[in-house]
Amino acid sequence: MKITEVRLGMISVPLIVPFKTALRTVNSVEDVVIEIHTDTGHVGYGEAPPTGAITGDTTGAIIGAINDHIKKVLIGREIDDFENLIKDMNGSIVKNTSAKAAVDIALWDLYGQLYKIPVYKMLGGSRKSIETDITISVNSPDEMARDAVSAINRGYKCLKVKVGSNPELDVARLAAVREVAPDALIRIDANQAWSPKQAVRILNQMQEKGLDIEFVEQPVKAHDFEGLRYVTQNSYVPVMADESVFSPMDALKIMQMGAADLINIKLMKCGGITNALKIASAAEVYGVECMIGCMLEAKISVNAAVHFACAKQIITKVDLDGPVLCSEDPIIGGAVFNEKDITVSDEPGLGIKGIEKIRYI
Ligand SMILES: C[C@H](N)C(=O)N[C@@H](CCC(=O)O)C(=O)O
Ligand SMILES: [Mg+2]
Repeated sequence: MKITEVRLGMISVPLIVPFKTALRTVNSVEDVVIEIHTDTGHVGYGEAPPTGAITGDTTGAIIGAINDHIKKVLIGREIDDFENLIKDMNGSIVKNTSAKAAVDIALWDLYGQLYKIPVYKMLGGSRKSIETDITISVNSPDEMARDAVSAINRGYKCLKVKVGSNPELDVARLAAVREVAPDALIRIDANQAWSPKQAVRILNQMQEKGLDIEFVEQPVKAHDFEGLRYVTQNSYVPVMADESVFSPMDALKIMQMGAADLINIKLMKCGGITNALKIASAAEVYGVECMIGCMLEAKISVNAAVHFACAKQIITKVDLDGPVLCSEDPIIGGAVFNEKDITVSDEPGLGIKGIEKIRYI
């Protein structure tokens, strides 16, 4: 199975409601998709969202990285030469983790198709279904309480509550959500908005009020590993590193420093399934549980994250709500998303059959 062509396109999917975090507000998913074609007629699919506020990757940067750097190391290559292919792809340009993730996902898809086995089974997995949380965007306490009620009515048992814009409102936000969702598992995500001391004060106030937070994601700036450790050591609430962990190297450093209790692995931060496996292995060694997360992504790349999560028991928490936040699903095949319940596909590779409404570029 030899690579003959790399085609790029765009998909545009409106969200059900605007997605708001301390870093950005988004109304629709606008992602770059990649199709890697082969001489056997098999196609591998990948996807990358332009999450400039987090990864630094814009639409133009993703397209440019693939067209100007990555494509030339792919054309004419055998999929069976998998390790070299991935190595050369990663060596063709530095950074650009979103573009690399899209390509890595499409290559894993083809590798699974070559051997006629689903990717999660190639990775040794036997878990077939996982349960995701759902994000409650940061808004006024009343609006967040309304969104929490709607999520509970749709069957979600775990809420990921965004905080951090106007931090003085954060305790009231959590109190409003907890009041309407007394039995829900509640995790919060500050998306880097707090200073270390502010984080400890707010988190401890939340615990003292009995708001019962499972963990807090990325309370302080991504680069501030010392600040993250300060929060981890001084707060009652467990701390998860998200934007601080892009690479296996970042994950190792965070774990060696004891800077966080938990790690959020996202394919778009680390460059795909290959590096996600390295982070998971390091976390297994350190006994640090991980969450599988996503950006605002549609089903192609989130489906790849599902395969990875189904294969790794160190992934004990799931935040793969990208597809259920979308008002429609233009992706044919792949995992089935039924609100919180996600079931992996047993088709070879990643099981994607095609994309509706793709705009080729
Ligand atoms: C979508 C997911 N639940 C989530 O919150 N992901 C990110 C932010 C994604 C984005 O801004 O596109 C996170 O910070 O965990
Ligand atoms: Mg986060």
